[in-house]
Amino acid sequence: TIALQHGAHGVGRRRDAAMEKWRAYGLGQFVHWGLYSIPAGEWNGKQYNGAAEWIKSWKEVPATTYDSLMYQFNPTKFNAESWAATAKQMGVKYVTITTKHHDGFCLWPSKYTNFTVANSPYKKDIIGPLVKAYDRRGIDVILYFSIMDWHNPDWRYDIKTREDSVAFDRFKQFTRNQLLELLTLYPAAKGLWFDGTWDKSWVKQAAFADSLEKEMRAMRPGLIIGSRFRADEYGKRHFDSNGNMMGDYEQGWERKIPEKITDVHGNDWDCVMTVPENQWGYSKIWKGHIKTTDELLEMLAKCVSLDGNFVLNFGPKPDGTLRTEELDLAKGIGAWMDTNSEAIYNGEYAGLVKQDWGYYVKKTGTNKIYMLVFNVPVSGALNVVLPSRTAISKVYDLGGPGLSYVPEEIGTSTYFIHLKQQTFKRPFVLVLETADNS
Ligand SMILES: C#C[C@@H]1N[C@@H](C)[C@@H](O)[C@H]1O
Repeated sequence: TIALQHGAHGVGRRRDAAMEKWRAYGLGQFVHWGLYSIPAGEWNGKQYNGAAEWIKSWKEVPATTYDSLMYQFNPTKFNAESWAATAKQMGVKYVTITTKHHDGFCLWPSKYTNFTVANSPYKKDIIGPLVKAYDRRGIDVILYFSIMDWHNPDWRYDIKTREDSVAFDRFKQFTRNQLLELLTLYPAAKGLWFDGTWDKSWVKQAAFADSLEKEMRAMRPGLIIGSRFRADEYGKRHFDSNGNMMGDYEQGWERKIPEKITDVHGNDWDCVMTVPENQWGYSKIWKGHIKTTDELLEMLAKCVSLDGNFVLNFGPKPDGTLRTEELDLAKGIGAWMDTNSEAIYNGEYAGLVKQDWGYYVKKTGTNKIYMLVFNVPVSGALNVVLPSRTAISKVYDLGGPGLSYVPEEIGTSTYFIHLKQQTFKRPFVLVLETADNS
């Protein structure tokens, strides 16, 4: 290992109560909302090919014209309670909400810039009511914050000149001021989800970012910050120059899911996922494949089976309502969670041989194992291979009252569970209780 001044603050998983709670969430919601929701991926009648929340970066969009969207931001139908109620019914345990995306528009009345809701026709704070509505339903709130800020004239993509350095120093103070302001205004927030930290200008700020992280953690003990916030003094991000993870969980799984347990290196992580291929902010037209409830449930199961959390994105409309497709998915996921959420909450990697029929999840701190079944074999027999000297003591269906199975032992600690019905409309969960028969 090499001596690092600004590398990872610790090695291995945090074991404090705040992080144990984060580890147990299983299912989360992302919310991307802001001025970009107004054009919704379209400008002067032309479709922007990128993600809707990046439309300001399109050469067709003059920055000042985009920024004047502030005077159109007036979500008269916004109701924080109804968003939180939808999330509650869906079964999410945490929500990550955009306070400021790359465009620089703040959904809270920041005193460090005029580019906020306070100067929009809406006038009122958005973040405060959302934090309150989610928190009182027992859904923890994480605040998304983009370091990159296209509105602030002191933002730089790299530091090449003295002038750049002077401007970026002002930008660093502005960033620190806004972050301390967010933590002060919204003390109920459990963490910060940083984005827009890949450009050289920020990557070069190892010392500043390290001291800011320490300052924020001191201000809010238990605060959860992911691996995307800062780089070490050699510019290494997510994992420092010694291969140790920066922050409390890995934030590299954006629109992708690890394949196997070795991909996550024993760390905590969450996967943030869009419903269409790549749209976070509201987009009028969803191009390409739109994920179904069953696809999203399988992503959720896969993430939890590999020690992670699955966070599904919602892009609310400019009037403050949620789009129908997202409401339908929330209902479908919620209906499945009503029956099966015990296989998702407090779940972890079970350490068993992966089978084609689906995913194992182990209930943290117990020997209870869940089989989340997505692919029923034509034989109707689910293969289970346990560690040697471990036997199945009981198998029952989480959804079917009194539906239990007597497994057929076909070899040492190897079983077939013969399903009693051939057709299944939805994924289902079997509970496997094991006993040590050494
Ligand atoms: C790239 C990029 C950003 N990271 C995702 C979480 C969205 O915020 C997207 O705009």
